[in-house]
Amino acid sequence: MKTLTEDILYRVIKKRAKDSHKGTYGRVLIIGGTAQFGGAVIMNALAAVNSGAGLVTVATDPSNFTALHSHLPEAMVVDFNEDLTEYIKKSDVVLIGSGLGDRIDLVQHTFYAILPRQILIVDGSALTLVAEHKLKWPKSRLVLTPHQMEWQRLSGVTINEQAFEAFNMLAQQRMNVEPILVLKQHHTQIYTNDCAFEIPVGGPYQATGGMGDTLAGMIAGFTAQFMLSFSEAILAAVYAHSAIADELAETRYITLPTEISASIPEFMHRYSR
Ligand SMILES: NC(=O)C1=CN([C@@H]2O[C@H](COP(=O)(O)OP(=O)(O)OC[C@H]3O[C@@H](n4cnc5c(N)ncnc54)[C@H](OP(=O)(O)O)[C@@H]3O)[C@@H](O)[C@H]2O)[C@@H](O)CC1
Ligand SMILES: Nc1ncnc2c1ncn2[C@@H]1O[C@H](COP(=O)(O)OP(=O)(O)O)[C@@H](O)[C@H]1O
Ligand SMILES: [Mg+2]
Repeated sequence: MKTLTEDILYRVIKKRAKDSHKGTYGRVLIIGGTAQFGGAVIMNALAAVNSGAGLVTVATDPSNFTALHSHLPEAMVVDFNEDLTEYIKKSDVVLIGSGLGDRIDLVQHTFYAILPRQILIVDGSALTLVAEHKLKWPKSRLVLTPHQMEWQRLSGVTINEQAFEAFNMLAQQRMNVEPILVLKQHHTQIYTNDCAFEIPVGGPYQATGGMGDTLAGMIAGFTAQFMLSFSEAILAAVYAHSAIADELAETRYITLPTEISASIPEFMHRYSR
């Protein structure tokens, strides 16, 4: 297990080219947020937009539209009960699952419509639904962001066994496509195709609902714009998420997900060369 350092941020976060435009920084589609869990997609979207994604669209329950727009007029919306095929096709990155409830139909359709060149991030309820329904993974560039119980449901590796790197690696390799696995916990681990990393940053002030939704949105934003290295963009997003929390925790008892998102632009500015 390699310990990541802040060097990953200098490697990944680049100064923006003068002649670039919003299309340069990627199109992200977020699918999630039932009427009960609208906050989850709002937090996804806040993180993706603040990380610098060029264009962000949220496919969600219509009852969430007004709340989303009052937090984030930068995001576009679409009713997730419509046919999303065209929206999926137009995206560089699709993030599905945060607050998705029991909408297995949306997971199935997304897995069917996604193309191999596209990035698919699977989070939250979508991971639980895949485990329950034993769905096959699509052949896209796949990122899974489970917490430890979600990973136990998916892989059969119990939370106690997850302390052993080899068990997680074996389970990851047994999937028909080898996803990049972000195994969230205190000092989150990331399993790429050939290596395992651990972040040395982050703490219990992050133990608040929505913290993982924010991380998933940051991974979407980073992978949408820093296309040169897919796995390094993920490593940088995971590192930045907890490093920002550490900085905020110097003056706060807890670090709110929305405060982390608000701090992303200033944090990234410091590392852009
Ligand atoms: N504002 C919103 O809209 C919000 C919407 N949300 C959305 O809700 C959906 C459900 O997500 P979920 O994570 O809350 O529920 P679930 O998948 O049942 O897991 C919880 C079970 O696992 C156990 N557990 C063991 N280890 C664990 C660990 N390391 N980390 C976490 N849990 C651990 C845990 O044990 P316990 O806490 O009881 O000890 C419990 O038994 C999802 O789509 C998410 O995006 C949330 O983001 C909140 C804000
Ligand atoms: N004690 C802790 N130390 C460091 N990070 C933590 C701690 N507790 C939670 N986190 C982080 O908070 C996030 C929780 O994710 P998740 O459980 O999916 O939240 P949610 O679904 O409510 O958004 C993960 O990034 C995890 O690493
Ligand atoms: Mg979660």
